[in-house]
Amino acid sequence: MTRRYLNLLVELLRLSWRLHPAPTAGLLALRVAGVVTTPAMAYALGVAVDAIVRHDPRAAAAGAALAAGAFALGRYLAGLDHTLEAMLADRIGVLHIRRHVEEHLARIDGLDHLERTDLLDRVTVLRGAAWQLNHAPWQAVAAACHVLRLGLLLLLMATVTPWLLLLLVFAAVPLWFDQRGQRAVAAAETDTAEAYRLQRHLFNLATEPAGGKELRVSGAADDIARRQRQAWDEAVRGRFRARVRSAAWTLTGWTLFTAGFAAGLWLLVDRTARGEASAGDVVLAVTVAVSLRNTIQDTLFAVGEAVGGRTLLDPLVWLNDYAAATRVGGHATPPARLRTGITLDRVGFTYPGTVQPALDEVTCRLPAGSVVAVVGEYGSGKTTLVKLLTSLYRQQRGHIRVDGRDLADLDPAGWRARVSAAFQDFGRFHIRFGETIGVGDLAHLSDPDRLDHAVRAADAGALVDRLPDGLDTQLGRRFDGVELSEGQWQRTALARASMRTDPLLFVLDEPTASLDAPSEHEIFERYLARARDLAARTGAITMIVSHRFSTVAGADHILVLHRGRLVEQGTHEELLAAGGRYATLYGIQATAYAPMT
Ligand SMILES: Nc1ncnc2c1ncn2[C@@H]1O[C@H](COP(=O)(O)OP(=O)(O)OP(=O)(O)O)[C@@H](O)[C@H]1O
Repeated sequence: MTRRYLNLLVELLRLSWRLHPAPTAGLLALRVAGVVTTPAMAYALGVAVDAIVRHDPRAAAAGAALAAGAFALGRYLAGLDHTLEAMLADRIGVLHIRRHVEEHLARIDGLDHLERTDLLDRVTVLRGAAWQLNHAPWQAVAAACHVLRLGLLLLLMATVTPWLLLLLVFAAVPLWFDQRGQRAVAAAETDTAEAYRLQRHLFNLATEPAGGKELRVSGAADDIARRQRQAWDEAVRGRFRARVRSAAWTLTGWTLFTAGFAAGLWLLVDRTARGEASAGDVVLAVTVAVSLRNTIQDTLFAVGEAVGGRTLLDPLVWLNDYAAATRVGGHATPPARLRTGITLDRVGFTYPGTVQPALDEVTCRLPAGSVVAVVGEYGSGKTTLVKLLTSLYRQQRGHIRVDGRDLADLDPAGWRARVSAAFQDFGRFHIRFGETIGVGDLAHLSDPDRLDHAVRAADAGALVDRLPDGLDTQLGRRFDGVELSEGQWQRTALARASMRTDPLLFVLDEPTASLDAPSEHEIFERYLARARDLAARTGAITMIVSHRFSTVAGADHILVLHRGRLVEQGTHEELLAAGGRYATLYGIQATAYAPMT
């Protein structure tokens, strides 16, 4: 891992050199020049003071000029250094690395990385820290330069007297004290993180429209405000105590350094009085001693930052490996039209990170041109079945075959190009209304005929008429656009799924959950007609996932799932006659809705 990280740092520097040679060379030159400015200043000051003592004004002026020049150059270089590093971090980190991450993410097949929080966390870290990743190699360069500067400073001190090297200890120990204090603050932040998160959560709950509405109606707003205050007090108190402790550590450290520094000064003055050192030596040693602490601190900081970047290596390597692994897939083209249909043969699937199979031993045949309904209670595996059929996940057990050919042999992108789907957790794209539908078939994003067809299929014509700029209306309040209701967003998802005109599989996963009953009925009538039309043209299978049994009664084939198993299948009449699970659940729903109809 360490070797891989070092290689990555070198690779990032090379990338920087390749893409932006001038600023990269400039920054390297600045870092190297920074090695000599402080030692040169200390040396020149010593020379100047000795020249003054000798009454040699020319040498004194030259020494003073050199010291002033080195000092000014050091300041100037530091400013330029920050600017150049920030610029490179922006260009390489944000523009290049983040783009690399986003491209990888967009290309990754399947949903694993979007649905598993442990994977999502890695991606989030990486996206947010692209800047830091580019910061790491430059900090490694800085660390090497600081070590060289430290070596030069120590060498200069040793020329006065090797005893002064003891100052290194007095400069380093306070830093260790500082770190102790910082660790205490970090530990307090971790300890109070829960209280901090809680107060944020309560604050959001009370101020966001959705939660705020309920709290005001239930009268719990005051209680929430009190709890938020409590949690906030707890978090702040813990952190304040840790900061006080940290300040005490820092103070002790500085006291130690001051004592060491005073002893060093006394030693120098004593040696000068005895004629073993010159006044210039005193000035040189004091200048070096003062900058010693900063140099050690800079070195430790740079090493810490360079090593800290290593935590980003795991997500980056994971993302690269993951993206490469998901590119494995078949290359075969899907058939132009379905002849026999899709078969599932003992299909089993367990979500990564879980033990209970979401689907187990599912075997069935979905005939070409049929309307297939999938029913079952919450969590019975309906959406998982859809995800497998749309190639968003691959089953671990069994086979799915399209016209006899294993789905795994088909090119996943090619297969998905022949699938249309409206999911229950549909996307709310805050772009223009026409585009939010058009992305259902990118090749025809702005094709007016396609858009018109899709809008009509989803019965969204009245909605478009009410929008201020029709299809050109910007959606989403955040972008100064129109906000749609839940049902209206669902209609956009339905229209989006209707953009493709030649799908082999058309999936409606709880497509009308947010719509009122008359709209639902109307929509289903339309989609059944569309299903027949698609069946005639491409032999497409239309799959409808629903909780409402009344909607699925008209399907050609009904699959009943229960806890991931296919417990019954057949037509509505066959399943009612069988008197099993479907018949019972249908009976319960029929009774529940009876008084309303
Ligand atoms: N991304 C996921 N990671 C882990 N487990 C999951 C994930 N998605 C679903 N599950 C689990 O898999 C099982 C089947 O879920 P699925 O969403 O397929 O059910 P469903 O029948 O569509 O439910 P609903 O009617 O509520 O949409 C459930 O136990 C669920 O908790």
